Amino acid sequence: MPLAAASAARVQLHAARLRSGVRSRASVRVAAVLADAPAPKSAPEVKAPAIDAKGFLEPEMQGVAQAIYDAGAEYGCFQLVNHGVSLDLIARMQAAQRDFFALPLDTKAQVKRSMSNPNGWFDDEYTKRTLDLKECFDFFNEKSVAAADPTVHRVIAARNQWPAGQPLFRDVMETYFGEMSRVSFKLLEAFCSALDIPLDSMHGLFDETHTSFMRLNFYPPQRPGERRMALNHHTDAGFFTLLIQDPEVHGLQFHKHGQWNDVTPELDAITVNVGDQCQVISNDVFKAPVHRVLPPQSGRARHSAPFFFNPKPDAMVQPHPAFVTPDRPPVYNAIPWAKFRNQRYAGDFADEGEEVQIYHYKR
Ligand SMILES: O=C(O)CCC(=O)C(=O)O
Ligand SMILES: [Fe+2]
Repeated sequence: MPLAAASAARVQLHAARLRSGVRSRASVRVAAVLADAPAPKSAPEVKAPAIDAKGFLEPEMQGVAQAIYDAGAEYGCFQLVNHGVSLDLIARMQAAQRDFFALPLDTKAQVKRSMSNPNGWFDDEYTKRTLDLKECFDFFNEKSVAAADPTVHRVIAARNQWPAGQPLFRDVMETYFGEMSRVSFKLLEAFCSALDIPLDSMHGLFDETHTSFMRLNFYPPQRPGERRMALNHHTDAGFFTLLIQDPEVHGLQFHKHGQWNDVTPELDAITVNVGDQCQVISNDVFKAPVHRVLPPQSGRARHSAPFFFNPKPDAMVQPHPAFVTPDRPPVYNAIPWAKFRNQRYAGDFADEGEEVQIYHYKR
């Protein structure tokens, strides 16, 4: 199909999707009251579609864009292969991650995060008002610091904390972070291409000062009698999440069709899921999936590495005009991203009541 015709067809599909009416918002509401039931021995599997990014090269990019749009709207999730990130780099990142968590506790504690700095190591995170059973290490895009006003953007104006004497760890993590940023901007391009909107219509939200951060997760094996979740149910706060899962020890589950479903990693794939801000921009056409992680039951620890692709510090996130029609007015008021992120972060430390959610911004 010639490019102009393909783009017209995509726009028609998008218009049909908008006309098909406001989709159920039940999943987010349900999530707010979901109890994290004890881990079942087995759960059905959700088949997040595998999408071959074909290296994000034209002319195939048009088809890739459509596949990403469809998967984002139907599942809120897909498994991206042929993404162009070196498999050797991913393996080195995973090895460095394992070595880091194997360090003595007091070495890790030297870079412990605090209320004022979200970067570094921690083992005391609350998700949805419940303590998770995990250790993490977070670092972020320091280019956003210069664009942040520390009085308003408290959490995103802090610095990364790297463990002393581990130059290779920092080196591989920064290289990997650069690759995740590159792929995220490609995904953003694909998102715009599927809607036939110019990429620069997103520039008020994303540029090189994006506040993305990377999280290394370590989930210890479940101990007898332990009933806590490794990571309690939640949606991711940002735009897209690019996740590398442990290929051997599984545990990620998505809530779909009224039940929990396993999301088994595809070989060499990046699991991508829609975040809250993408749901807002798409005026609820894309849905941020509710997910959680079960504690490893095989006696082995699990590792995972999500990269959260987030807007720039001063972004005001609201439904994009491409998703708004007279029949489908904006579902959300504008969300000041930095304030939302600050509030979400405050809830990581303790059960301080309900965490801020996008439905608090519903019109
Ligand atoms: O460990 C995983 O597979 C998912 C992690 C996750 O959802 C998160 O850190 O937000
Ligand atoms: Fe998550």
